[in-house]
This record gives sequence, structure tokens and C-alpha cells, in this order.
Amino acid sequence: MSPDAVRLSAVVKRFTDAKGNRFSAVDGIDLRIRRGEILAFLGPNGAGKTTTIDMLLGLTRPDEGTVELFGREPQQAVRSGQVAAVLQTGGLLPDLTVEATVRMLGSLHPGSDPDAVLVRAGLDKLRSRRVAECSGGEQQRLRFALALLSGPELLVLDEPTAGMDVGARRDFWATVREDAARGMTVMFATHYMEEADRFADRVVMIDGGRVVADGSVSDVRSALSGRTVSARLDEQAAATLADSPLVRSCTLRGGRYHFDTTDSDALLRLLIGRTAATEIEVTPRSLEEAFMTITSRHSRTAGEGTS
Ligand SMILES: Nc1ncnc2c1ncn2[C@@H]1O[C@H](COP(=O)(O)OP(=O)(O)OP(=O)(O)O)[C@@H](O)[C@H]1O
Repeated sequence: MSPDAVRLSAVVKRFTDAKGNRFSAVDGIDLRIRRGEILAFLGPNGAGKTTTIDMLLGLTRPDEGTVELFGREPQQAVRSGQVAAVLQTGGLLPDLTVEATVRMLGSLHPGSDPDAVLVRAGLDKLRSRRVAECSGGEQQRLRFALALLSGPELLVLDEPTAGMDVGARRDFWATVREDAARGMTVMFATHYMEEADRFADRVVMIDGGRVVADGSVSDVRSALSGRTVSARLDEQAAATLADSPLVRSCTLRGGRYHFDTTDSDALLRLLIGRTAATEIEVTPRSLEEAFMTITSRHSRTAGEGTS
């Protein structure tokens, strides 16, 4: 059997914070990514996504644990062109044109096809544009093109669509999907739940440097099973329901109470049987809601009550 594309085993990375205290930014992550998977790496700010990606690419070493890409040391795999990355920042030369940039980097990869890469990254019409005149999203696409030059088997993307509008984001993911269909493994860090939902086969959520959920988008949803029941009703009735063991949390938004529940049928019976609730709605929880619950960072709407 060929080795997995990525294998992180009990990986720990510690830093020193501003007060001089050591803390684990990555706190024992185990992660295997099979060849050909598209994996979304989700987590709130400071969860440890970039630190994990830096270790994965051999840019920094773990304090504990091991990292292997295709059964090799990360730096070996990166140097051979088997692995490429689009990071949040990355040097582009502002005075070069898009085409010159791709050709220049292409010359470092014998056998690469800069023209094909320009087309694949959606940059064909921007060939003569100077990098300095490209939008943030266009510059990200250029970084993507550069990452494709070596014909990588694993592409690691750290928030690749930051700065892109909705259309550019859709085009970008269409291109990535095409590449993945040819067998490329893709791991991307994102804050956009919708991107994970639409483009990933698998979602790994991290928080506080640990994996808090791992599965397909639907697995993660059902592992965090539950629905949101919302209705208009009076405050006292809402408070009574919020105390019920059926209810995980209750939020007042836009004049409606939203109950996060493990048993929407039972809660509906209570709402209809025991209260004067109106305009009742039941909705599946979004990945974002699941994520918020998992990381215990449920947002509370300012000025409105929560219990
Ligand atoms: N070189 C460093 N020195 C000290 N602390 C660091 C260093 N790099 C990262 N950290 C801290 O480690 C934690 C994890 O950071 P990391 O950048 O990996 O998170 P992230 O999930 O990528 O966040 P974001 O979504 O904001 O990019 C944060 O608390 C961050 O402040």
C-alpha cells in the first residue's frame, strides 16, 4: 500500500507568549490524509491551523511527534516538488507581469508547462498585467499557479480565497476540484464554513491546538446532531423551555427565540402543547452552528438575551 499523503502523529508545537509563558499552539494532533482527499482544516483564529501547516511543510519542526508526507520528511517532499503550497503571504515581485512571474518560476521546474498553468489558474487573460496591479484575489490565483508548476501530488492552501469575491472564489474552487479529480490531494485551511461544506470531502476542526471533530461534512453535522427550533413566544415560556434538558442553548435574535435542541420532535410537542408560540420553524443546524458549539464560542447577539 502506498503511504498516506500526510501523516501527523502526536504533533506538539510550543511557543512563548507575550508574558513569557510557554504554551502549546498545537497540542497533540494526529492526522492522516489519504491520497486524493480534499480536506478542509477549520478552526477559529489562533486555533493552530497555520502552525500545523508550517510543520507539515517543513517550515518549522514539531517539539514532539512526527510529520511525514508520502512517507518522507516534509522538506524532502517539498524540495522534490511533490508538495506545493499557497500561503497567506508570500513574495511576489510587484514589477513583473503575471506571465513573466510564472515563466521565471517555471524555469526552476524542468518539464513544467507555464502556459497550461496560466490557463488552469484562470490567469490567461491577465498575462500582461503587472503583479502590482493585480487585486488581492488575482495575486492569490497567481500564487496558486506557481504552486501548480511542479505538478504537485499534495497542495496545501492556507486560506487561499482570502480577498476574493464570491465569483472569484467559485472559479478558484472549480479549478482546484478539476485538479483534485486528477488525483491531487488538497488540504485547505479556511474560515468559510460554506467552502468546507461545498468543496471538501472531509472536515477536520481544530481548536486550542487539538482536533475537536473529524469526518465528512455530513458526519460532523450528525455527530453534532441536533436542530434549531425557533419561534415567537413570551419571555417566561422561553425561559422555562430553555431549562429543559432537551435544550442545549437558547438565543433571542430578531425577536425570535432559537432553541438548539437534541430532540426537535419533543421540543415541538412542548412548544405547541404548553406555550402560545407562533411562527414555529425547525431547521437543521448549519456546519457553522455545529462548529460554534464544538468550540464553545457560541456568539451571543449584543443587546439581546441568551440563556
Ligand atoms: N512564532 C510564534 N510565537 C509565539 N506565538 C505564536 C507564534 N506563532 C503562532 N503563535 C500563537 O500560536 C497560536 C496558534 O496560531 P496559528 O497562527 O497557528 O493559528 P491559526 O489557527 O492559523 O489562526 P488564524 O486563523 O488567525 O490564522 C496563536 O495563539 C498564535 O498567537
